[in-house]
Amino acid sequence: MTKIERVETFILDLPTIRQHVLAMATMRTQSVVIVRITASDGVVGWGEGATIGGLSYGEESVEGMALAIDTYMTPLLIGQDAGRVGAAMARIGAFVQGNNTAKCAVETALQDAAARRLGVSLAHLFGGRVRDRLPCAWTLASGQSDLDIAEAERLLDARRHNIFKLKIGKRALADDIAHIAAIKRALGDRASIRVDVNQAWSVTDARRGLAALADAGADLVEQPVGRQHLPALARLTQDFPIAVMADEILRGAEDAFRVAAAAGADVFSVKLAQSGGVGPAAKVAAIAEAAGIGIYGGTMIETGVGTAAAAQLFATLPRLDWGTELFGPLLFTDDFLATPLRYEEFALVVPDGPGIGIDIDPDRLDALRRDRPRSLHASRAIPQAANPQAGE
Ligand SMILES: O=C(O)C[C@H]1C=CC(=O)O1
Ligand SMILES: [Mn+2]
Repeated sequence: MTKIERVETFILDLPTIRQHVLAMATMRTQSVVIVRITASDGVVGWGEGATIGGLSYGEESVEGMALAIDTYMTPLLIGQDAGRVGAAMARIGAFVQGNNTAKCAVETALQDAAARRLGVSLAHLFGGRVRDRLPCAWTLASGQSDLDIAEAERLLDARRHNIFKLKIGKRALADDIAHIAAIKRALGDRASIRVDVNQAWSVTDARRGLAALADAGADLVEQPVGRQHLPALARLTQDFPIAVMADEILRGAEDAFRVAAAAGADVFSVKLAQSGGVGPAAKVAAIAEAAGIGIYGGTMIETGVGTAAAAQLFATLPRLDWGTELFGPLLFTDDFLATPLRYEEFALVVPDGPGIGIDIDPDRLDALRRDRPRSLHASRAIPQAANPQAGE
């Protein structure tokens, strides 16, 4: 039997190319946990756990994920059969509640190693690709309409993105609507405009907001109200012509079933991090498909590791009506893949090769590690948790 021998976690801090303004946080750095699992045959698998804005997006932080993995999951994994990913994750599930993003990082690394051992892609293990390219949205979130329009024009000209997601919910409703209308007016039919409220609106705001968004020409609104308000989400889905997408409310298959049974959304944002890994995300997608709910390949703004893993799964989904937003690596000033992921013709090219399809440059990974001596970081690493201005 090939055994799991070693599980390592690395917290990385990656500066972003510009500030990324969301309802609940302003990102200038993205922090992630990278997991490396080594098996007794020497095969190595990689996984990633990412969240946004420290603890402001969800209940897991990168520091907490590293602790959960090192202290609670690793002892359950060492010595287990490296080829039995489902059994290893069931063992973790029996002793660790929640912590889906930490579980995602571990599960992805196990899946990657299992596929590499067989010399096949992860997509192959999930039934094989139905497409080689994934339509890829970009998020406009500079905080200013004129800068967002200029950025969108550049990306359209470069044929890199023609789907734009706008982050709103931080400003007054009327200001947000004016911002969206200005961007839609400038871009017209050349782009699909979608918005993400990240749970910021009250139900009353949402009723006014959805009507105005539909008038402004937006195609979709993501998680307009809090994740605890399923009945409200369902009413919004039924009452307004704009598509409503579920995001934060979905933490795995049980939530997906609950939302589908309540007709609570038109579209699911399928995320590996929120679901708990590649296998659990595939179940969320299967529930959407069975319920006639549209599918969108979501991100937690991951590096090339999490992005490649998601690309492998999304490439296998027969219906991917709303495309993906796997732009994560493009928002960072640095990456640590030996060969960067390719974006062309408004799409991410699904990487070839075994496992998740990428190779790591160990020196560049080391240079981004939070636990490197400060002098090696120069001035760039500002951990979210130590940056009190992050939420302003
Ligand atoms: O969907 C989210 O809420 C998280 C994320 C995905 C893209 C982006 O800009 O933020
Ligand atoms: Mn979202």
